Amino acid sequence: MQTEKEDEDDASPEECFARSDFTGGGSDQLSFSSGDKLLVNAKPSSDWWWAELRGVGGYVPASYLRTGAAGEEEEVEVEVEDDETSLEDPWQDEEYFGSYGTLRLHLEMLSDKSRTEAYRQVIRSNSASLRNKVVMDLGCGTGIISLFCAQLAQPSVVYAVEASSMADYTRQLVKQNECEEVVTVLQGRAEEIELPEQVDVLVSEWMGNCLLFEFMVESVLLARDRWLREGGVMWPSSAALALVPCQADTYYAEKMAFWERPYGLDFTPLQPLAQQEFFTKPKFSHLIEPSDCLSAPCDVIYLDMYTLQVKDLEEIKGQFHFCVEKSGVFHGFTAWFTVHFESLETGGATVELNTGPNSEPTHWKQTLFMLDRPVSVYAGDSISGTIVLRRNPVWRRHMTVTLHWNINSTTEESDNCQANIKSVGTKSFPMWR
Ligand SMILES: C[S@@+](CC[C@H](N)C(=O)[O-])C[C@H]1O[C@@H](n2cnc3c(N)ncnc32)[C@H](O)[C@@H]1O
Repeated sequence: MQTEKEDEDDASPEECFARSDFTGGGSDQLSFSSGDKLLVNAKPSSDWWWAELRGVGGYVPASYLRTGAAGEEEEVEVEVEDDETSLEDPWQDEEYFGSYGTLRLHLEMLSDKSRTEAYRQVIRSNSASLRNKVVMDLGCGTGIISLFCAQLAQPSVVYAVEASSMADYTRQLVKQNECEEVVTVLQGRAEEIELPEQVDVLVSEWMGNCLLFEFMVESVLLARDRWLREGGVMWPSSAALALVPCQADTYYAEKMAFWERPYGLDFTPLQPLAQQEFFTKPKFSHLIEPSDCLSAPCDVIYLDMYTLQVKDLEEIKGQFHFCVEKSGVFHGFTAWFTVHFESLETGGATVELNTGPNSEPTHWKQTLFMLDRPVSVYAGDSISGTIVLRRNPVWRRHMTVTLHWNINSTTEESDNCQANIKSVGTKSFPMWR
């Protein structure tokens, strides 16, 4: 990116205004707030411009800016410099598939017994019905699900599709385990490979943090529309995102309360910085204790893998209403997901993979969204609001989660124990850009 900045011409900077807040994802991106006036110095690509705000330079997403004075709505003319090589891949596939070409992530996934055993259980409990079926394992990685199919059932063929260079090893593993009669490894993006036939079952482990992060689900939906035969089965068949208001005493103490009096000194001027640094983005890999949940969780988003469309992924909304069951400090919300695998047999048992605090921990753990300021809540209060998962218009594997909440308290002094609004809040969390 830096070289493009050096190549910029001497044209005078253009004034632009921010349409909405943006939090820069790296040291070369500029963060700004809605209404800020930025000076655009260069437009090295249609998506990313080089701009200046209060003397600091950095890349900014063009779609967040408009020309003209604040309040005026004038569309930005996108002038693209003739430098195709400067365009970054919005899917970041090189980095993404590069990481799946190494063992680190596969070790993490295969060591996750709850996850891997859930898939094995799906295959085992459907082994009779899988006989002579055609299966596609989308994003097979090391081929573990395909190998379960060959080991535990007798499908006619499993097409094991993998885009990363791991596919070379997957072929060896298939051979080593004498499954080459059944499992055919195809290296390439699922969107681009050709299969000789439609499939009866499309199985994939596509879930990311907060269910959708990485948006591998898009590849699954496209493959479904192209390769799943009429009446075929999707595994997982449905997915839900659960949410709960929670305490996070330890995390709050480590990252925020720490600055109150370290070594007997007042370091509180660092607290706004701590909030920016540690609470702006969600905390992945959080393990919430069931005792830290302030109420029963609720499912806020439900995805039906047969009817979900790629365009639906742009913005997914949910609602919540929690009854606070015990008094405590409301530090934030914790999210996790559950997926269900329907049986191939009518009336057969559904298999569930639950990544929540009442199940065995998985490698996804849970995702914590910290409020800027904790709020004391009491048994009988309620917390209601909305959640919106908005896919990043530029970086297609990323999204922003916006939570809006009201805390209502029921006080005996108020007439008929009516609920009073105690506080309201809204916060947007980029994951990650
Ligand atoms: C979460 S891992 C799951 C790996 C394996 N199925 C397992 O359960 O251990 C997802 C895998 O899908 C692959 N993948 C993601 N998107 C893909 C696509 N569009 N086409 C082919 N492979 C893809 C990744 O490279 C990665 O190996």
